[in-house]
Amino acid sequence: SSWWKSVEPAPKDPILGVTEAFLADPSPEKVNVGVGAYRDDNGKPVVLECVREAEKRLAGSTFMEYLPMGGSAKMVDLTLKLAYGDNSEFIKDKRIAAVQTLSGTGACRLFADFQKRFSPGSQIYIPVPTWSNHHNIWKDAQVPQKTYHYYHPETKGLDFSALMDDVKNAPEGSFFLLHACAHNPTGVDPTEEQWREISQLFKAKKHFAFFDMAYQGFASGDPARDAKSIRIFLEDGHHIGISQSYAKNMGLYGQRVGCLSVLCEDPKQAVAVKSQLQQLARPMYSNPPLHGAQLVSTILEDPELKSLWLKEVKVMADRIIGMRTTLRESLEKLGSPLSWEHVTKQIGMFCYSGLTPEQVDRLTSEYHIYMTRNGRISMAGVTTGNVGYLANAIHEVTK
Ligand SMILES: Cc1ncc(COP(=O)(O)O)c(CNOCC(=O)O)c1O
Repeated sequence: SSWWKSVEPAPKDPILGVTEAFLADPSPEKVNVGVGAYRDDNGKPVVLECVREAEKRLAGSTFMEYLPMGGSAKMVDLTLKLAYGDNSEFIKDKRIAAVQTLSGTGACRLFADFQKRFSPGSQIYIPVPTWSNHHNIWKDAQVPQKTYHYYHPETKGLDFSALMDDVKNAPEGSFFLLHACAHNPTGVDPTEEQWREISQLFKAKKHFAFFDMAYQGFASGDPARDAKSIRIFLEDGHHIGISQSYAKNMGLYGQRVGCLSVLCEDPKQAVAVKSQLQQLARPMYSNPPLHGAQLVSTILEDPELKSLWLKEVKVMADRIIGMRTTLRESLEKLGSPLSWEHVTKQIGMFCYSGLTPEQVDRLTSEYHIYMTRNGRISMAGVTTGNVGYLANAIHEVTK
C-alpha cells in the first residue's frame, strides 16, 4: 500500500499562486502586480551594480567551507549596524545575540521556535492584515496567535486607536509582531509620533516587540530612516527581537540572506541566547548558505560599494514612489469617482488598493492583471509602460 495515500494537496499559497497563474497566461497584455519582488521600468528583475561588483570580487574564490551554525560573524556584525546604528552601544557592549538566517523567513521562524522553547506559555499578537506567511510560521512553531487591529478599511490608513486598545488590553508581557517599515500588504506605517506612543505603551505593559524588517531602505529610500521605529524602541529601553532580510533591498532574493537578533540584558545572556539559537538551527539546516553572506559582507565592508548600494536602493524606492504618483494621477484623470489618495500616502512595495476580491477577479479575467485577492498591488510591478493600462482597468472595474 502506498505510504502517503492520505496526503492531500496543500492549499495554493495566496501570493506564489498568483505568479503561477500569471506565468500560465499567454496574453501579451498580462501584468503581474502580485509577488513582492522588485522590477525595473521594463518589468525586469534587477541585479544591483554593487552586487555584480561583489560577484566579480568573489569570483574564483576557493573558500567553500561550512560557515559556523551562527553563520558569517562579519556579515552579522555589518547587518546589526544597519538595524541598531553604526555606533550602537548595544553592539559595543556585546548585548546582542545574533545569527545569520535563511533570509527573513528563516529569521522569523527561528525566533518563533526560540519563543516556543524559552517562553513556552506565550502567544504572539499579529497585525490584521499581515504577510500571509507570518501565520504559517508561528503556527508551525506551535505558538498560539492572537491578532491586533492595524489597518482601517474606511480611511485605508492605520487604525491607531484600535491598535492602542489592543496593546492596552493584551495581558502584561505579551509578544507582538511589528513591521518595522513598509507594512506588507497595506503599505501603511505608523507615523514617528505614533511609534513613540506605541513604544511608551509597550513599556507600560512590559510587552515584547519583535520587529520584522524585510524592506529596510525600500520605504523611504534611506535605510537609517526606515529603521526609525526600531531606534525609538531602543531609545526607550526595550529589549527587542529583529528579523532582517536582504531579499528586497539588496535584491538577493534567491540567496536567502538574513539575520535574527535579540537584544539581551548583558553579554552573558547574549552568549547564552546565541548558543540556543544555534542549537535550534543545527538540526534544522545546520549552518546557513555561504555565498549570499559573502556578497553582503563584500558590499557593506567596502565604503565605495556601500555608498553605491545606498544609491541603488534609493533608485528602487524612488521608482516605486514615482509609480504611486503616476497611478493615482492616471486614475484621477480618468475621472474615477473614488479617492485614490491612499495610493500615494501608503509606502514601500505595496499599495492596499481597496479593490474587492470580485473586482480583482475581473481585473484578471477581463484585463489579464494579476494581484492577490486582497487587492494588494505590488507597486514594483507597475511601470511607465503598463501604468495607463492598469489605471484604466482599475477605473473600469470600480466606476
Ligand atoms: C513582511 C515580510 N517579512 C518577511 C518576508 C520574507 O522574505 P525573505 O524570506 O525572502 O527574506 C517577506 C517577503 N514577502 O514576500 C513578498 C510578498 O509578500 O509577495 C515579507 O513581506
